[in-house]
Amino acid sequence: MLRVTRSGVALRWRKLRTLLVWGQQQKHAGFSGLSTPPPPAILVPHLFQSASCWKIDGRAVAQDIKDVIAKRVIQLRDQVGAVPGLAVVQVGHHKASDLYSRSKQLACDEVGIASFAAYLPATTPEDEVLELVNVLNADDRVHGILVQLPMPPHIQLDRVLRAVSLDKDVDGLHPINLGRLVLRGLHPTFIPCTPLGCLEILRRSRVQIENKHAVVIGCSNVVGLPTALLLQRQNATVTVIHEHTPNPAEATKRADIVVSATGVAQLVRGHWLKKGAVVLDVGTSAVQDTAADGGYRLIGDVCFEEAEFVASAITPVPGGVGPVTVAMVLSNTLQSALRFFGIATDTSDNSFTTDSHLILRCK
Ligand SMILES: NC(=O)C1=CN([C@@H]2O[C@H](COP(=O)(O)OP(=O)(O)OC[C@H]3O[C@@H](n4cnc5c(N)ncnc54)[C@H](OP(=O)(O)O)[C@@H]3O)[C@@H](O)[C@H]2O)C=CC1
Ligand SMILES: Nc1nc(=O)c2c([nH]1)NC[C@@H]1CN(c3ccc(C(=O)N[C@@H](CCC(=O)O)C(=O)O)cc3)C=[N+]21
Repeated sequence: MLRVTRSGVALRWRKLRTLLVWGQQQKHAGFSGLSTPPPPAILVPHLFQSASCWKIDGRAVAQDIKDVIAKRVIQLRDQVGAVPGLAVVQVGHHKASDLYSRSKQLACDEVGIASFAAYLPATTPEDEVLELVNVLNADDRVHGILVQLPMPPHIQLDRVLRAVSLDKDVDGLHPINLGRLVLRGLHPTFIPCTPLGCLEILRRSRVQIENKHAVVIGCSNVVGLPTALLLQRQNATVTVIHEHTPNPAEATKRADIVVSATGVAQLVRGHWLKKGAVVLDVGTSAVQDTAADGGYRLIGDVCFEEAEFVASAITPVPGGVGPVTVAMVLSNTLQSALRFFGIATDTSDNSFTTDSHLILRCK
């Protein structure tokens, strides 16, 4: 039977319509409105010294974005008497999904976006997942629906992703949205959040993408593939590497920008990288560590201790791409709500969030 959890209490899902649980609205006070000053331009050879590898602070980037979103949420509430709503559907347990769900819940509370989470058992029949998605599609309080991946194998991914209303597809994984990303000259309603976050980090870090060689390691629907497409739309020359690529280091060694999203801990070694490369580490693996809180710690795809002597800039794990991904979910949800209330009908209104939305429209 489907169950949704609210404050740790399991509830039968038939009551769902009346039981949507909305996160506490945060009291907003004291926003600085200040942005982190942009770091110096990189990819300039004289700035490359092994000792000066710049550890990109994803939490600070995310905070800047969240501050802007929080203000816009207050404005929206004053304008229309409602706030944006994000619903997360997770079927079964998966460490990365659990982390993501928790981060999103906290971030929604922080910016005043209403949040709803449905954690369903791994055995939930596909029809019941589809029914839940339809309930959320019809609920005017929900402006964004995010179905967590991976799904258990008995569920046909295509059917679930297609069930999400295009207007609420804040994860950008509906085949029509992903298709629009693939097709030149077309524009998705939403772009997947991690790739969008990677672009936002590069843009805020003043990393030149055009005419550069980027290597993306991993080609999943959620991260690798859309990231490669976005970088290509920004006129990078992109190589995609996967599990069956022979000698991946040969490709990465030539890359100005490396994005790794495999979930293989410490796959990317220092000698894989070109001197001065910019490295975005998306991979997040939980490894046992009895000394750490909860008995585990998170590590990335990149061997940080080696890479920092070669790269000019690198995102750490945790504290790099992850928090920016979450900020992008909030940004897409706000954008969806603004459209719903007729305030922003397309991405030309990006004043509340990031330039990436606008830049990506240009190509
Ligand atoms: N920080 C963040 O914001 C996010 C982090 N993640 C994390 O990123 C990682 C990847 O996630 P996701 O894309 O969903 O994972 P998937 O398992 O869906 O995809 C992994 C990809 O990596 C490739 N791969 C696996 N092993 C190797 C290898 N040895 N060499 C080269 N490529 C390899 C696979 O290749 P093939 O296609 O041949 O199988 C596949 O394309 C995970 O750790 C996840 O937790 C995910 C989303 C957001
Ligand atoms: N449809 C779908 N879209 C996704 O984008 C998606 C998904 N399914 N399934 C799971 C993976 C994983 N993922 C993470 C995003 C942020 C953090 C994150 O915020 N990480 C923090 C650490 C969080 C903590 O410490 O609790 C950090 O790196 O600093 C983690 C994991 C998105 N994913």
